[in-house]
Amino acid sequence: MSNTASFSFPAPGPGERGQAVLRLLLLVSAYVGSGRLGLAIPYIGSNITLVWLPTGIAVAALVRWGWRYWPGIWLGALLVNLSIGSSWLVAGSISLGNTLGPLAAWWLLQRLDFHRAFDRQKDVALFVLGAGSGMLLTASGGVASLWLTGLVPTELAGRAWLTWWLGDTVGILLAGPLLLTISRSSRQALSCRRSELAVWCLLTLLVAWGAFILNAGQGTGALPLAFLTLPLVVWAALRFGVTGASLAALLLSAIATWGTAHGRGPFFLNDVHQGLMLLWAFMVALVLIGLLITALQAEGSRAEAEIKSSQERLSSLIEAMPDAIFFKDGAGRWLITNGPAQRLFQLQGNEWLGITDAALGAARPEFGDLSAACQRDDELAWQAGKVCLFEEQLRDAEGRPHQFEVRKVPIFESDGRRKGLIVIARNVTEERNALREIEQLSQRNELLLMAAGEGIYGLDEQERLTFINPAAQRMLGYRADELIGQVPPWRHPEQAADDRPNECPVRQTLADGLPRRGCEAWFLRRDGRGFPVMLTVSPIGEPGQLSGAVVTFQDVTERKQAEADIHRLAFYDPLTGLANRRLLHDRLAQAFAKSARQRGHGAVLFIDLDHFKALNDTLGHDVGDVLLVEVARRLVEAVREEDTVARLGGDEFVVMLERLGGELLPAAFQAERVAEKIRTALNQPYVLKGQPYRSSPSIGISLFLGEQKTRDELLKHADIALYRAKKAGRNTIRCYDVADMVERGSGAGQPIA
Ligand SMILES: Nc1nc2c(ncn2[C@@H]2O[C@H](COP(=O)(O)OP(=O)(O)OP(=O)(O)O)[C@@H](O)[C@H]2O)c(=O)[nH]1
Repeated sequence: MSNTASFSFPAPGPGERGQAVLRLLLLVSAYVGSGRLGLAIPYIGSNITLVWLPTGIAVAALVRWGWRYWPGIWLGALLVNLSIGSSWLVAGSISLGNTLGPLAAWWLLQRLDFHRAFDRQKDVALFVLGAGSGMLLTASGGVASLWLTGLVPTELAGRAWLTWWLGDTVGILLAGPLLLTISRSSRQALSCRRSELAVWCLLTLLVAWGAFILNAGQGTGALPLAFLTLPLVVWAALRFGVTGASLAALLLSAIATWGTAHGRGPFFLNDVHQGLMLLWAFMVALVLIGLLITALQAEGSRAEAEIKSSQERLSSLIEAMPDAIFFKDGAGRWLITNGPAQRLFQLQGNEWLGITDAALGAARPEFGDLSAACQRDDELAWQAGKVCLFEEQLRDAEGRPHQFEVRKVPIFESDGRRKGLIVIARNVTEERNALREIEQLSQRNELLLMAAGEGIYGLDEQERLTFINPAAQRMLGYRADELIGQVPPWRHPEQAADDRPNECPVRQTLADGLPRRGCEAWFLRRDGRGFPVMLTVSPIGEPGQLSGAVVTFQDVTERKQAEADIHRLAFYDPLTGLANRRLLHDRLAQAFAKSARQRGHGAVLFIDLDHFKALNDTLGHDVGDVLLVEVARRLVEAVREEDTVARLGGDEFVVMLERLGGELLPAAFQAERVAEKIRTALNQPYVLKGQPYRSSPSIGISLFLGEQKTRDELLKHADIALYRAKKAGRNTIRCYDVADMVERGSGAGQPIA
């Protein structure tokens, strides 16, 4: 029962109450019974005894059951004192002291964390202290009561107090341990050794009889026999535990006390007091020897169990390690190894125990080199006197090489002798191979990066440059060391290749973690010149956990140029730069649609130079080309910007006019006015090869309104009108639609001459 627990009082149930009453009755009867027994061998008066066992019973009851059993002690003490004829006053006051003393001892013991199993030396000391201290109260209260009532004269009061105190203290020491430790398991332990116990009892009774009873009278001659009891207590302590030792001390003390009280044994002396002191000392010695031996034994067992469990923990730990672990003694003999270590050297069972590297190398030639290396490295570690790291190589059963990183820890005795060497070998083969592969890979990547024709650079998530390859440095005109860690200055997100504002693909990728390919952008060189690029942006990491992006780009200036050339060749006349037939067709299609929407007329003017062939023939083709270029320039000048001027080939030009109004005739007049303007412009003199030259055009007009005519019909009509103009003597203008109207008799007017 824990002493602390005894402070809390849950309301006792009916069963508990019954148990408490039983315990109280047991306590009272044990107290009265042992008290009466003690008083049967009185020493001073009828109230002071040699050994007062009831105090031991009282303290044991309080420690085991709790302090609430104090009334049992008080009642027991009262009854004992009344039974020997003490007055109520004397009996009451002595009982009070008899109750307070054990209570004080209990209080002290529970405050000092006393274990009633007596399994620590400390508990033995605490018990002696608790008993001695508590009994100060009992002895003082008891002797004071007797002195006050005149039962003890003043001159005997001191000795009476000492006798009382020692008697009670010894009583606690004798009865307490037995009552505190007796239990079912301790009884079972004793019964397991019944035969030995019987032999021990017989021998003990024999020795006790010889020592304390056989020898009557004033005799210290039996004193040596008294010492023979000590080995018997030691025997009991070693073989029967704390209960057996307590029982032995109690039994021997009881016999010694009885003998002394009856004038026998070595403690019955002329000087009664001296004899009594010797007896008490003897009894205390018996108790302490027994208790200390069992406490030491318990402590030893605990320490042994702790060492064993810590060894088990250590072995499991060593065994669980993936590294090979060895512990060698100062002479290099293997004392501890784990599974990986045994597998490493292909050793089974206990083959390895006590082996040295040298012996292993001799017995297993395949480990010869390794064992020599191990011995050499061991010696180096011993010499260094500190943890050393080595690289060792070993081939496995299949002959594959393994690389080991070996840590050696030398341990020395305090006098400097070699005590042991801890060796921890880690197989780093895979780690090293992986490292080598990574190195090769990164070298290859670096080479690729260096050799790539495309510009490649990396950005972190803050758009700061992390690397840039030589091609990119060349194209942009920067050196890597100038820009690493900075935001690149060449990016112009607002300026795309086609001059339209665009979103920056790099920023988009850094924001959403998605790759972007084939993006057009415009980069600025260090000298400020821009150039078009085609970008690919690849994110590094997963969306949401990006660590940056890699940008790959190509300078697409030449491609853009080629595309522009192709476009020009496809839609423009190379000599004059005017629209060609294809572009004219496109524009006509658009103009038809617009005309239909706006319900406004448009017109095409077919223009052919007069007698151009003669110029070619006389002055040459080159001069003819010069004239054609000049004619083109004049045509462009003569019309509005939105009008289309095209060259169909040779000396044939077409001008397309739009927004001529909804009425046919006004539209025809407008077209004629433009044609006239053109005619006038082309009639102006030219200077060819430094010589003045005159030329004139013939012009045929055809009008259109929406999709009323097809493109071919429209061009055919213009051609017909041109033919008419040529036929009318050249340098003239004819309009197909007006002539047609006249022919059909609409009376719209004369054809234009
Ligand atoms: N210089 C030059 N001449 C060209 C080119 N293409 C065609 N020609 C020539 O242009 C001339 C066209 O002549 P035509 O329109 O048939 O005859 P013309 O002499 O103008 O006669 P009319 O038109 O009836 O007055 C031919 O001599 C072609 O060889 C060119 O690109 N450059």
